[in-house]
Amino acid sequence: MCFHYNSLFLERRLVSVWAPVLQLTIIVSQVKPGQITKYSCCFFPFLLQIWDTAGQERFRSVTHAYYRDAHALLLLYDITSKSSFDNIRAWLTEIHEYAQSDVVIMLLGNKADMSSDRAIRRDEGERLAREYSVPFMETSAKTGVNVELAFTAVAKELKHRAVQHPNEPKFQIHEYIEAQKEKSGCCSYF
Ligand SMILES: Nc1nc2c(ncn2[C@@H]2O[C@H](COP(=O)(O)OP(=O)(O)OP(=O)(O)O)[C@@H](O)[C@H]2O)c(=O)[nH]1
Repeated sequence: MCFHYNSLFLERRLVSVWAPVLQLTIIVSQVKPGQITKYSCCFFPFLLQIWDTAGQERFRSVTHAYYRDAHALLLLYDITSKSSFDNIRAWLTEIHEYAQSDVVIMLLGNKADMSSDRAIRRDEGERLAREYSVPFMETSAKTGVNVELAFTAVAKELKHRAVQHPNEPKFQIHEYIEAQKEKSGCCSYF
């Protein structure tokens, strides 16, 4: 189960990438209008349920219930908005209190296509991620840069946890992301 809060980002991943390739049926239900959307999509042998919650502080009390049992959380901030970046610390504190202790967390700086309006440098995102020992990358829901990678990395981590064989080396999500970024030459997109 994943969670994050950028509708465009999520829909791009689900509708443009997974649905045609994996022939998924995506069930979208608006749990609370304007606040939480639930997407369910089946691909054997996993059921991935993704909850897209509102990021604003005023909805935070409502969202605990949705991420308490989540296996992974994708936290997005907007690289053009300092307040959205500052909000991430509050989310990380909340998550520490309410989420499962082994939850997979990923920090994403979205709107990387808007670097001329950038308010948060990439290294500030990297530093925050290091502080909390979580993987980090910049994404663009508009151009699609790193959207695929963010979801794939989390899905792989969850899959390895679920079906890890004793002799298999542990999946290293940080290493996987760095290797994939290098392969795709990600940063030249920005
Ligand atoms: N240029 C650009 N615009 C984006 C990107 N992601 C989202 N947007 C725009 O930002 C606005 C907000 O997008 P949403 O997907 O509704 O954001 P949200 O975070 O789900 O909003 P909440 O309802 O607060 O959770 C829309 O106008 C999107 O088109 C991006 O990567 N690049």
